[in-house]
Amino acid sequence: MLGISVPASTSNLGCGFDAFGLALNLRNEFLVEEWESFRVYIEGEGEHLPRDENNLFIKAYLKACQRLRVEAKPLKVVQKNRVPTARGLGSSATAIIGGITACEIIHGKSMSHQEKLRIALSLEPHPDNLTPALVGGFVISLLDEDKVIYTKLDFPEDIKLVVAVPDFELSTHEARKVLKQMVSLSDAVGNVQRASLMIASLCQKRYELLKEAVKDRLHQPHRAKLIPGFYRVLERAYEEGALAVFLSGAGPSIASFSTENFESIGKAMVKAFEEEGVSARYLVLDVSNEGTKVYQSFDS
Ligand SMILES: Nc1ncnc2c1ncn2[C@@H]1O[C@H](COP(=O)(O)OP(=O)(O)O)[C@@H](O)[C@H]1O
Ligand SMILES: N[C@@H](CCOP(=O)(O)O)C(=O)O
Repeated sequence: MLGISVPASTSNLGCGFDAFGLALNLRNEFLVEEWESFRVYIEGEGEHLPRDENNLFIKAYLKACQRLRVEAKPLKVVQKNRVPTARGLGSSATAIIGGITACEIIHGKSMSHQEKLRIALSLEPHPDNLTPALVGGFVISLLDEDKVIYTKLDFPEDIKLVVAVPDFELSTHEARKVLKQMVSLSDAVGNVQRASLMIASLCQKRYELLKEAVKDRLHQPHRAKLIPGFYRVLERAYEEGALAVFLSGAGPSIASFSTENFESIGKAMVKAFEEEGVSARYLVLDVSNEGTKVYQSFDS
């Protein structure tokens, strides 16, 4: 079978709403072969996901076939899902980029990153998860009409991400509904200043600036009410020595940057969630510089 490996991502990083994204070394694998009808088998995360054409991977595959004007060949897809679904870790981006890549390979049609992103954006209208899922690494993206302008920056190798993943789903769609369509000039300026500071602190390894840089006024204050214990989790992670703590994507996971104390930070974050009656687990992850990879798989 054809194997497609797509990384999870954490986006926004607090102050970089809809712009910053980091690919992580946690990957969904999609094994694909031509079949008589569409069939999806799921292993690992996302037991509840659709097994037919309503599965987002298949929707993205069909969308790409339509855009390329090729007749879609039905597929058997085995999803080996490691990325928790609807938790702010870009699982939907893995399915979208995976499905588009399947179309490219199965039909022997090569597409540029820009073409793939344009198709992907019709299914998820913000580029900050899609770009790192495709190209890997630390990516800053913006949308200009339907074109994604992006660049990849080196991410410091000594920073790991400790991510607390609570046991409930929050769809990005729902978490965007609580955002304000109009924001004040001071809030907008506050985020521009801090996003710039975050890039500078990472590039210059001025890690003492990250705690201030990560603060955000555009999305976290509104989303916090959807996540029991949000501020408690932040506080506990800082007490254990985290450099910066922020909502991962649209949540409900909470991620932190740190160079040490990974296990104690993770345990403290989980305990803080549990004190609010929410069970949770934690993951210690690195940034993955590799985006989507295609390989020959002998599994099925
Ligand atoms: N591995 C997957 N395969 C197919 N569809 C998926 C997969 N992961 C997520 N999805 C779809 O994406 C939805 C979650 O997307 P979203 O709310 O953006 O959260 P996330 O932060 O996980 O990307 C799921 O409810 C499901 O419809
Ligand atoms: N910038 C988006 C990112 C959503 O990421 P996800 O991993 O939660 O899908 C947002 O904040 O809405």
